[in-house]
Amino acid sequence: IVVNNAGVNLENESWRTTIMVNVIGVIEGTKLAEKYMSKTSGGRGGVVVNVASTAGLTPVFFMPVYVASKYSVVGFTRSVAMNPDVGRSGLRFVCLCPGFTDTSLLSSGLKSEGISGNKLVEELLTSTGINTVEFVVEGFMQLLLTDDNNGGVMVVTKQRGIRYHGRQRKVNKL
Ligand SMILES: NC(=O)C1=CN([C@@H]2O[C@H](COP(=O)(O)OP(=O)(O)OC[C@H]3O[C@@H](n4cnc5c(N)ncnc54)[C@H](O)[C@@H]3O)[C@@H](O)[C@H]2O)C=CC1
Ligand SMILES: CCCCC/C=C\C=C\C(=O)C/C=C\C/C=C\CCCC(=O)O
Repeated sequence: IVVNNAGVNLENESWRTTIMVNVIGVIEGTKLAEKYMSKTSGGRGGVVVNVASTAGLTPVFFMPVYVASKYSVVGFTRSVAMNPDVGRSGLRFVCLCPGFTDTSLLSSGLKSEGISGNKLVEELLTSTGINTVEFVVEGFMQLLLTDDNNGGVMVVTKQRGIRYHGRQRKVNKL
């Protein structure tokens, strides 16, 4: 199992770092997993979970760079999963898209300039709610333990629960 989870949200102070960590980090991690885990190169197969966000599925006005990075993660993961060779590799590639979640990323973001005290941001948070980490772990475990979900994008939000995004297309089953 490889989980590409590391992520930052440095929208103004260092937006290039956001792209480096959130996009390049996930691509590097995925490529390493393919290299060492694929049955076609002596590995045992397995699962790669790339952590995106609901911000990878819908625009958010106050963090466009972060949104761009998470759309990239979703598009990248789904595309890798569609590779016709994936069946032989014994690998599956899936994406986890949590909504706002109670971690240090959120608490530090809430204190940042332009966000703290912004009425529109407060309204968004009130309407979406905030996940507990435990709830996101439930979604993560479902994603991990389901065998035939290659290319699956799992959304976990306080408001709408745990569900796959879009129509679950079965591509390149193991
Ligand atoms: N907290 C939230 O509201 C949401 C978070 N996410 C995503 O979940 C993932 C985990 O984030 P959280 O646990 O919320 O944040 P966090 O800030 O608590 O954890 C992020 C982790 O990434 C690590 N990290 C950052 N840059 C790194 C680098 N260059 N190399 C290695 N590790 C690095 C940090 O050390 C930290 O342990 C991220 O990809 C984030 O974008 C997705 C949706 C909502
Ligand atoms: C409001 C806090 C600002 C700082 C944000 C910090 C971290 C955010 C991480 C995310 O990945 C954001 C999560 C969700 C995106 C927000 C809105 C999308 C709305 C989707 C929906 O309707 O549920």
